[in-house]
Amino acid sequence: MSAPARVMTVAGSDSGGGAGIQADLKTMLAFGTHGMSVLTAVTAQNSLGVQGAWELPAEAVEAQFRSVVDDIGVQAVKTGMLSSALLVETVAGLLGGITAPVVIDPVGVSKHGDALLASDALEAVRCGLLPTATVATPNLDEVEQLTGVRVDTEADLRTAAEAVLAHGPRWALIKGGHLRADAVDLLTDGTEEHWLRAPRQDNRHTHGTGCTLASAVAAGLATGRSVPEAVHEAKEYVTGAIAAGFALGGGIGPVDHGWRFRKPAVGRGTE
Ligand SMILES: Nc1ncnc2c1ncn2[C@@H]1O[C@H](COP(=O)(O)OP(=O)(O)OP(=O)(O)O)[C@@H](O)[C@H]1O
Ligand SMILES: Cc1ncc(CO)c(N)n1
Repeated sequence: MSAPARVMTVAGSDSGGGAGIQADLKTMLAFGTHGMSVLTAVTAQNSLGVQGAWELPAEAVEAQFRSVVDDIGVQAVKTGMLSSALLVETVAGLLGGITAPVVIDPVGVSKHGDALLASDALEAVRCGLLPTATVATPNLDEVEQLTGVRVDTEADLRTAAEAVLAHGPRWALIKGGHLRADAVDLLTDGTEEHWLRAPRQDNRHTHGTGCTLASAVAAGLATGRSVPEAVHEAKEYVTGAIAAGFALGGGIGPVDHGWRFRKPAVGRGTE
């Protein structure tokens, strides 16, 4: 039997299992790929917020990356929480040495507003990390932090995408998940435009949506999809996962990464 496509995430751990490395690996499995991980930080995190975060030394990040790339090889890479300017620079340097497509999710803060990136790391994201991206997937807060462009309406998404593309990614996928109306995302390379629209779901259990979307795009690219194809399939997957999102703990629960596998009433807890 031939091996599944290999996808690597470079991201932080979410102890609650809804975002970060845990969301990435579950998504990669849902797309039939072999997920691998380079851990950048460990967070103590649950449905209520982030209670603590501990960054790994740059040499530990570099060693994990080399272990995977030098022996197993990667067909796509996704990055998430990178925590500090030092880790952003380290990861950007490592990505510069590979040819596989790279999806950069420039994670800034968690859904609860807890910082996952030091404020002095923004310049390294702009100048070092974004140029390595095949696709960059900022949410609206990250767009504003990185480019100064504020998005209030769908029409502003185009201005935001242009500002992100100016930092060098081949494609920008601007996520309109924080808009008030429909959940509309814009994918563009400056020439083609693809609008991805889903009705806004009134489900508060949306922890990990961004990690899930970016990992799904990386999994699609690893299996040979074009960027627009991978993004369309990823949007379909995250929309279904949000619809199936469930309560866990006292706050914001996770999306359901396994929604496509579940039969009615199978695999659910008993509570
Ligand atoms: N309530 C919702 N209903 C439907 N789609 C949504 C909803 N919220 C987010 N989305 C979609 O989920 C995807 C992720 O977008 P979002 O803006 O939530 O990312 P994010 O803020 O980076 O997520 P997180 O930081 O929690 O991982 C996008 O495709 C967005 O349109
Ligand atoms: C570890 C981690 N990465 C990313 C996010 C973004 O939601 C999060 N909450 N936690």
